[in-house]
Amino acid sequence: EIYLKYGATNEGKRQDSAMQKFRDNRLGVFIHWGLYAIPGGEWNGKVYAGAAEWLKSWAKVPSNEWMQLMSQWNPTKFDAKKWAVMAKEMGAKYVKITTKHHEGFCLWPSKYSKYTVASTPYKRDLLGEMVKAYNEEGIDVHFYFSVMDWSNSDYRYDIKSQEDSIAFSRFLEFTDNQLKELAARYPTVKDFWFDGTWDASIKKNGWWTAHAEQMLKELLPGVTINSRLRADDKGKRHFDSNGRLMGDYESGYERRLPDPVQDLKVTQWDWEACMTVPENQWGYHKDWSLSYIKTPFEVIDRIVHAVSMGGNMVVNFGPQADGDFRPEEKALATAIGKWMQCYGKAIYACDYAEFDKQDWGYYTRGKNGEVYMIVFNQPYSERLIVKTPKGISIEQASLLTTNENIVVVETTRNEYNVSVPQKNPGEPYVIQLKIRVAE
Ligand SMILES: C#C[C@@H]1N[C@@H](C)[C@@H](O)[C@H]1O
Repeated sequence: EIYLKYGATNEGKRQDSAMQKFRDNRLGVFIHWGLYAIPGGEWNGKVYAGAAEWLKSWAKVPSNEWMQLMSQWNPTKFDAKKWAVMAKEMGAKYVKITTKHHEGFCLWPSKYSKYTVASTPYKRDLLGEMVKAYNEEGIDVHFYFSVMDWSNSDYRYDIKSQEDSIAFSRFLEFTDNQLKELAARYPTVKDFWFDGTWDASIKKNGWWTAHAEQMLKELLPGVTINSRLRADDKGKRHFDSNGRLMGDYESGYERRLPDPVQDLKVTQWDWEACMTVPENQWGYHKDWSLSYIKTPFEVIDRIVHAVSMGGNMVVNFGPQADGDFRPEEKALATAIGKWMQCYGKAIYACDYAEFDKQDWGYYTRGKNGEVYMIVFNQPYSERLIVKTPKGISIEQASLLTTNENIVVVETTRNEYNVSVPQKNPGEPYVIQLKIRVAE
């Protein structure tokens, strides 16, 4: 064991009600919205295929020039209630909102920065309106917050001089002030998801990451904090130098997922993945033809994959500059919502089932010990192979949506053929298993 002053603080998964709610929510919506939505990936007539929220970087735009976009920020179609209803109808139980992305533009009227909604033609506190509207729909609000801030001249990528150190200390104080401001203005916030914490400057200030976590937990009892904020005494991120998870849940699965056979270690801790619908666009990009766009079933596969391994999934939406969503995103939210309406019982408040992964799809386990089979790939054999853990047998199986009895034949010890439904549901479907645990 290495002695650490700023290592992991939790021993194992948090079991308090706030963390249980985080876990039970399972499906979230990411909202990436900022000045980058105005150019939508294009600068001076050139379209950049990279992530649209990084356009300032791709096009090498100086900050003072980039911030002139504030004069065009006027999302006249923005309607927080419409946004909240869209998330509700999708079946999302929480939303993660970019309070401030790397560009440094704040969706709330921060008194610590001149780059906020208050200094735009629109003026209104967009973050406040969103928090209120989502909460009124029963949706928990999480805050995305980028520590790296391209608009702040005190930010440093590394600390190489006394001047760097003095400037970065000012920057960390500025960041503390903004975090305290967010906690005070929006006390119903349930989580902080930190990003922009990969630079050497942060890794050399692991103490601050531990301080920021502790400060927010004192201001907002029960709040959850992601592992991506954290660096320990030696600059180790996410997991400390003793291999322990820092923060309350692991947040490294960005646009990727753990392997259901090789990476079962993730079931030991809480974790949350986030994903984009195009290959890599978080902010609004005007041209979605530049990369593959995932279909609703491909998004649903990733949602189920995460839950089957004890994780959450956050699906990203990049609203337009005018405050409306592109048609493809509205259609996606509707399609996911339709599926979650029928099969959400196998997702919400469900967890890793401890059954060996099979080719036909994924397992989840409900709170009352019921096991769900979420079938994405129906085999020509019309038999779904199930291998049960030692001491567990299948008593009965039924189609979740209709309660149709599903024939189960034991083929050998702890191995069964579960029949497919009489009529192919024509979409990923769920079979509920009633299992018996040997005394
Ligand atoms: C890199 C990077 C950032 N992390 C994702 C969650 C997006 O915010 C992207 O810009």
